[in-house]
Amino acid sequence: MTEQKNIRNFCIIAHIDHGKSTLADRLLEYTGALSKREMVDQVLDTMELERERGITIKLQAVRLNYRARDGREYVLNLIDTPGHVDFTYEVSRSLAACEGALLVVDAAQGIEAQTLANVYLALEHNLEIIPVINKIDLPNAEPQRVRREIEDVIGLDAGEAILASAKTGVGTEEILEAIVRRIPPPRGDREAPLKALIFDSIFDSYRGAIPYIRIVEGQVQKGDRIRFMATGAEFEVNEVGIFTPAPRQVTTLAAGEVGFLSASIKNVKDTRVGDTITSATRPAREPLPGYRKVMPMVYCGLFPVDSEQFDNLRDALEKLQLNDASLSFEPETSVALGFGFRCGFLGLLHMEIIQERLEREYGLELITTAPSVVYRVVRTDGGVEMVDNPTALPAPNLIDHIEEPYVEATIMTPREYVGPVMELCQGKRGTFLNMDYLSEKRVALKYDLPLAEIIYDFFDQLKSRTRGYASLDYEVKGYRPAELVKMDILINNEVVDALSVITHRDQAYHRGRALVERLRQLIPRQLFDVPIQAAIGSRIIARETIPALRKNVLAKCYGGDVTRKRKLLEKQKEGKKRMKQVGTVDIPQEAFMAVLKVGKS
Ligand SMILES: Nc1nc2c(ncn2[C@@H]2O[C@H](COP(=O)(O)OP(=O)(O)OP(=O)(O)O)[C@@H](O)[C@H]2O)c(=O)[nH]1
Repeated sequence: MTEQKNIRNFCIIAHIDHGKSTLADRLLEYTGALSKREMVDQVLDTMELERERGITIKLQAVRLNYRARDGREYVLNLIDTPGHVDFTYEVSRSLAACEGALLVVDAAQGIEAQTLANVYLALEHNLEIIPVINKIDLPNAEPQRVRREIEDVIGLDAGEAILASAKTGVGTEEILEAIVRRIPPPRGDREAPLKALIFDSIFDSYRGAIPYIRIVEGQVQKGDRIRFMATGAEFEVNEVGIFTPAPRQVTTLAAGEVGFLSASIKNVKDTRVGDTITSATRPAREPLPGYRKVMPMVYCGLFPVDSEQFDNLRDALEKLQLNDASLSFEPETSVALGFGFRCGFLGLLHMEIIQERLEREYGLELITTAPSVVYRVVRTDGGVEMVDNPTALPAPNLIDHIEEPYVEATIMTPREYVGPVMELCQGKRGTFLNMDYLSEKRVALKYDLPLAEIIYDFFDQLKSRTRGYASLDYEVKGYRPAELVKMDILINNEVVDALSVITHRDQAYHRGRALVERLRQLIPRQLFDVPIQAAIGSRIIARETIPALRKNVLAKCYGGDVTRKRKLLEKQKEGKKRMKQVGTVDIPQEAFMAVLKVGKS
């Protein structure tokens, strides 16, 4: 047990790519948590995919031992936070486990929307914030401008901002000293009944679900009987430990400390982020504040290309869910695609990550249907249904009205792109709220926007309109009624259920038109004419025809050239791989996602 006055718990807030992982590496290296030889680049991002995409998905914690200039030994717990808008709730829980935060801002880029959102979260939790201006080694670094931005935008005193380069190691010691001097030690009664905050959990095939915890009050050790306050589940503790960063067993974790426990917990759903663990024999009266069950915001269908892989897909989803309680799925049957799963995600990025992991780690070939938000459908009989799948929408005569989720979006952009950004938001049914000048160069725009428009192609459009210089953050604000209709796609006169979408009535025509055009390009020619139609109810709003195939691919090869023939056939097979036969027509994977790519006006 470490005395509380010698403990500092902190996290790092940074926009993607501003250098959070690199800085964490420097801190680990400096404090000797890992020898240089042992150090894999960016140890905090463990999953292969995270490393490849350069983003942090899972939060983790590591304990650093630091002898400060005052001669005392300190224990510094660094709690990692994910840096993406999909994971805001997880960020807020990891912040709740800390007393302070390093705010890392890229000296060449300045504050971004996500940084700001996380700083506000940190301020809500009363964290001491230490601004660090990183990448000062870059030739285009403008530390003075960024310093002013921190003062003007966040209202923090940036006079003491630390100038650093996580690349060269400049400023590392100064950062460690600031953590010790400026972040207050944890305070919590070690004799009180146990209250431990779960800020993350992982699944270990031998030890079961392992919650990562910050002890807020009391203590916990091996043999204790514990209770999860949200679920009521009880377990006996087998092991408590810390991360060095490798897990190491300790006898006790007491108020102020950060670590993990294992208790043969079979199901990660018992270790929900934000829940409070207490003692079953001497329980706390109330849980820690802020627990919330995270709800998926975006749904899509996942279907195996080869229907034999259905069981493998279910196994893979079950395995992934062990480590990711926010992933939800249930079996779905599509007339067009057969048996698959309707899966729920926190956001688009979360969705992409899961899809990629299923394909890469489990070798599955999937057809993914267009993502959908969750609509609130009020029926004429007064009943309310939450609908996450266009095919599950009740018949029009049963619907009184449909409501859709809205978000408040903050977009930060260089001033010269304000026009195009506003145009984009307007085109996406946005309502302008306000505009703030962050500095002479940059502004923050606030809009109310339908979430459905954000998951459509908003990110891509924002990026292309601002040459990648704008950043976006959003928060769901609730539901609003809108003129929404279901648009079906008919291929060869059959409705392909997996291509149905819910869209705003005003956009239906435009989207239907663009979608059938795109499908015409994507679906290969068949031996007969294939009509493609978009329809609302029985009304056809757009139509294209794919003319019948006339040429034989092999016709081009003369007689004896077998290798060339085989190559050609193989190439064809390759192309077929991601096809799904729907009725009599082969439809490629891209067609099912095409609906996302046609919003470009
Ligand atoms: N020149 C320079 N490059 C840096 C510095 N710090 C980080 N980088 C580079 O910036 C890029 C992003 O750094 P990361 O540490 O991966 O960024 P991050 O904030 O952890 O990103 P996420 O994990 O996605 O949140 C990498 O290519 C780093 O090598 C620095 O001080 N100077």
